[in-house]
Amino acid sequence: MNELLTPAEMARADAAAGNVAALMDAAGRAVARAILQRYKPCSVLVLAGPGNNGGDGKVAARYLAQAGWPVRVADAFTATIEQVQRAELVIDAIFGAGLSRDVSPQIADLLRAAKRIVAVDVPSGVDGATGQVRGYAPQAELTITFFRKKPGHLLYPGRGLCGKLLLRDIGMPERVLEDIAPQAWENTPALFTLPRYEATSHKYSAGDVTVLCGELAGAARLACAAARRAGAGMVTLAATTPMVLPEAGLILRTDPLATLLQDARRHTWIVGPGLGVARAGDALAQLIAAGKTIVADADALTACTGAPEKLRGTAIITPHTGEFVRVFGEIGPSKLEAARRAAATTGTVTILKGADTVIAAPDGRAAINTNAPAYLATGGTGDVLAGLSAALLAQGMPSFEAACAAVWLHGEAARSLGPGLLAEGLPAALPQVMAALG
Ligand SMILES: NC(=O)C1=CN([C@@H]2O[C@H](COP(=O)(O)OP(=O)(O)OC[C@H]3O[C@@H](n4cnc5c(N)ncnc54)[C@H](OP(=O)(O)O)[C@@H]3O)[C@@H](O)[C@H]2O)[C@@H](O)CC1
Ligand SMILES: [K+]
Repeated sequence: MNELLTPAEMARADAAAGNVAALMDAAGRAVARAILQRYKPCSVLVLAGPGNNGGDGKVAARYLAQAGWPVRVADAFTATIEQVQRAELVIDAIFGAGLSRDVSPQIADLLRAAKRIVAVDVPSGVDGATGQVRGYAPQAELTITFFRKKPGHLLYPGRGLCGKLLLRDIGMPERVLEDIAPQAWENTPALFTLPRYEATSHKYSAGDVTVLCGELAGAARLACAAARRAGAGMVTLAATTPMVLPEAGLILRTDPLATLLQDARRHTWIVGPGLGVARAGDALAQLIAAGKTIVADADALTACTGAPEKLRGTAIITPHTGEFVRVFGEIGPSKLEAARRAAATTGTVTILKGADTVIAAPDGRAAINTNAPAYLATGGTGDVLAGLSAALLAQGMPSFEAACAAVWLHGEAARSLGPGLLAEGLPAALPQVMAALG
């Protein structure tokens, strides 16, 4: 159920299912039911567009009228601002999956005049594939979509404009997905299985992670703490100078990188956080040459400015928007496609971070994350994500699954802490979150 369908894929699903009238009836009824459950009776205006989205709106009007509500239907191309202003609630059934160009200023003015909006499928103007606004899109309180969510429901700004999103079954047969074979999902635990502790596990088999540490040790130590909590049996902080570590179980090594690389048990590495750009670039090249399993973040990404090929050979990269643009250029209209392109170019699983983090694999699979609270955007949380990713890789998870799990656990740990969380609090919240997954 967590597959995402682009509007083009949804159109294929429609065509394969046939029976548009029955689907439209179910869609309109779902919209009416959602409104009846959430709103007190009020005057409703349905703004109906020229396609099936408008058709859904007309069906919803019929069901609301049957329930005794005062409902009018207006053609979106001839409706007046006054009509819209008179309605207490507007059902936006102008454009859905068939949006093919920017919304005109006349339609934008109508939507702006609405007091409260419930959107059918998507707020008109939101591109279902990308979440971008084409010309204009209104802020809905509630959006009802059908069969499967679309990427535009989960990617900003579309995600914010939907208000509360409801997904409703309209009787579309599941078999239509066989041909479409969707390659994008909402990131949920359905996408991964966490490593199991075996009775015969020892500290190396449970995962060995080495974190390169620069002058600013805080970032690397956060990554270490997260890696340890996420189940890595051996975590080493590889520093250039001796330092006092209050963490009893963390191992400090000050040997040169070349010496550490000779130890075959050190297969998983984090390179970048707090390392300094020059050292990160140099270390990244050495780790790749040594065939290690690598999570590259922060300064290691900046070291690849304009040179994404230098990341070939890494397992997971975790750029935020600024780092991504430095390495790969502008994101463009689709964050989903940008992450996929980066993954295909570098052959590495790409976690493009943000409020709507996208995880993309080189083979085209992609997931959009939805559980991260806004208060996760604070210093050091990226280092924790790198540590989580490395620990899961070290325990043998495939890169895409490890990345999806790391991002999901990160969001869940943040939610469990609530507003005011500090990055250093996240690792300690992980055991409970992992235990809840069973
Ligand atoms: N998927 C499902 O399971 C089901 C889906 N259902 C529903 O169907 C909806 C998709 O229906 P749809 O394909 O008819 O497209 P829809 O969005 O109504 O609009 C197309 C029309 O708008 C026009 N147009 C586009 N942009 C424009 C612009 N900026 N300014 C002006 N005009 C513009 C466009 O013109 P054209 O591009 O052809 O020139 C065309 O005439 C979907 O969102 C869902 O609500 C349910 O009924 C049942 C099951
Ligand atoms: K709409």
